[in-house]
Amino acid sequence: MKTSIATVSISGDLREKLEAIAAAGFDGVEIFENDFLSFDRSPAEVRRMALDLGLEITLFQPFRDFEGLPALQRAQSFERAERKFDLMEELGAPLMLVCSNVAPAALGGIDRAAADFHELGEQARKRGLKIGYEALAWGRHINDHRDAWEIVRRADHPNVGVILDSFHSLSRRIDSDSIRAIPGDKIFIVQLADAPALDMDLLYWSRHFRNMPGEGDLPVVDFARAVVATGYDGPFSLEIFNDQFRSGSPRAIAQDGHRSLVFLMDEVRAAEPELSHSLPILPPRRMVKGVSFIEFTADEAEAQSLRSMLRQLGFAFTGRHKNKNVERFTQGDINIVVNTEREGLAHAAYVTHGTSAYAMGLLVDDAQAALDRAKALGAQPFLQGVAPGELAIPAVRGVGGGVIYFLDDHSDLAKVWDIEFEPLPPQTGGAGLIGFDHVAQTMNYEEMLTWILFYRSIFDVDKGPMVDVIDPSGLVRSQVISNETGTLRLTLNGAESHRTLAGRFIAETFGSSVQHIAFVSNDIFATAAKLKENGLVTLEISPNYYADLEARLGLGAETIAKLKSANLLYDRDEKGEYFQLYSANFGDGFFFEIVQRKGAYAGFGAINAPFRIAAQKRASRPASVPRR
Ligand SMILES: O=C(O)c1ccc(O)c(O)c1
Ligand SMILES: [Mg+2]
Repeated sequence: MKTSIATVSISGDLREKLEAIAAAGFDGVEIFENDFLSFDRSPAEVRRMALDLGLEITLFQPFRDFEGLPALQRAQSFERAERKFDLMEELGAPLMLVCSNVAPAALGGIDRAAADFHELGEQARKRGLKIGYEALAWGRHINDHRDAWEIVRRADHPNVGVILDSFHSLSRRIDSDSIRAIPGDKIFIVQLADAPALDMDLLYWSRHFRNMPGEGDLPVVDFARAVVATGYDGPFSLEIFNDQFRSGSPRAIAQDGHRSLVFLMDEVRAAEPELSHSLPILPPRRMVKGVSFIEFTADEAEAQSLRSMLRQLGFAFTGRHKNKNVERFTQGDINIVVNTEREGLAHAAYVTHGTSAYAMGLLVDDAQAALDRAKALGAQPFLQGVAPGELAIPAVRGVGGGVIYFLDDHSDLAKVWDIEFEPLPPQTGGAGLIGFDHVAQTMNYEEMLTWILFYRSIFDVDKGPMVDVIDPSGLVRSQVISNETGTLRLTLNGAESHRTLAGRFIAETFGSSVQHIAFVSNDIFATAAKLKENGLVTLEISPNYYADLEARLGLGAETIAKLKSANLLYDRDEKGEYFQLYSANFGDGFFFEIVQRKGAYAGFGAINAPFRIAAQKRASRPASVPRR
């Protein structure tokens, strides 16, 4: 499989774009005309640049409003094509994309368009060039790939083929199986893009909201399967018009793009093994059973307050690392690791981000295979020195620079705590916390799609719908990554404004990181009582919240009083109930949450978030500011 991407998909000038595209591992590039026009180097120099970077120019585009015109304009559009053929020859671009006519002057008529393409094909043949016809979803007469193919079929010229673009077809809900009727050698290139499900004008949706396959909601896998079934063996080329990508880092966006194509082709191969001989074979998406541990990096002073907070939360100090300044705290199935090493990545993370939860251990079905798959998808493996008696735990760097370790239960990794840690005498107590409910990562909104693609491509997980969380100072968008059984739940929170609590957290810790960890209790009232006894300071919720809860949900006065005295938040839906309790902040905006789910409640209490956030903001006000 050859990979390609249109220059329009990423930011920068043409040189920066080409460099980022090459660095991400693409085989080819589509030159978008405006990216060339706004660049100050000659076509020959651009050709040279691409060649030197090892990039094949797959396409030159777009050529607009060509077919079906009345006589005078028709003659002019053929003239115009000749000029662009000159440019393509100099650039070394073999194929021109002609998108369907949107001009009011276009006359329509399949045979008229076919005749135009036959003639243009003949002109192109003389130059050794090819023409591909793409139906824009908003084309005046042609807006469906089935009609574009019919025109190409009737044009009946070896230099004229059809160009398929998943956005145009899928946004109009055209059945992808219709592609299977097109001969593979008449498909001259295939463009791919996904998009979030949004109900809006097609042109606006296409020009601003496309994203990488796997990042959106369109059935791009079905589309690509149909293409592969035709025998098409040309490039799969990303063409992503996205405002965010235009302002993002060219390298990061190009890397996401390459990852999305590798992931997509892997899904195609899994769905149609008999058709996909030429596609690379990756270890399958790994099953994640859950979070095994969260590791904090801290200096000695802050580690001291973290330890005491963990004790108040009912954790026991159960192990000391044999060689490092690393401690293990446990409760139920929860492991919290506190790392105060003065060297290595933990320390580097401390120096850049301060005390933070910089690493996460995931329990997967096969740790080595998870690492292999992650590497095949371009993740950066994390290697650090392994002392005698220690395990080489497979690990990769996450998107924010933190670490994700992979553990499994059928290798020595299952015994990591026994192998690497000196056990301490067992302790009784605890506060009834039995496991991780979810881990919440905070990031800049622009980074969110990168994380989603990272998790979805490596692991067998799904993404939930985007939820708006209202912070009194702005919007935070939240999306959940979870496995089928709900034993893994990661909430990703994307901050757009630095004034929100999430935005301030990013600013103060200098980057994306775990902002809170939610533990499960099976009896949250008993847990709350125990935490109080242990002296844990919890987040104080406004009394106004409870008055509304009573009115809105008709909970009895007694229940309301119980919730209120324990500072619990409450939500209910048709599936069940949800109780939440928050700790006071630790350091720069990190906190713990304790939740109890009853029935099959699967949400995260989004309705309560504004009240929780407001309470956190009140609590973090300096004491000298008088409360009104
Ligand atoms: O938005 C457009 O005009 C446009 C142009 C060229 C394409 O290949 C495309 O998919 C869309
Ligand atoms: Mg296109």
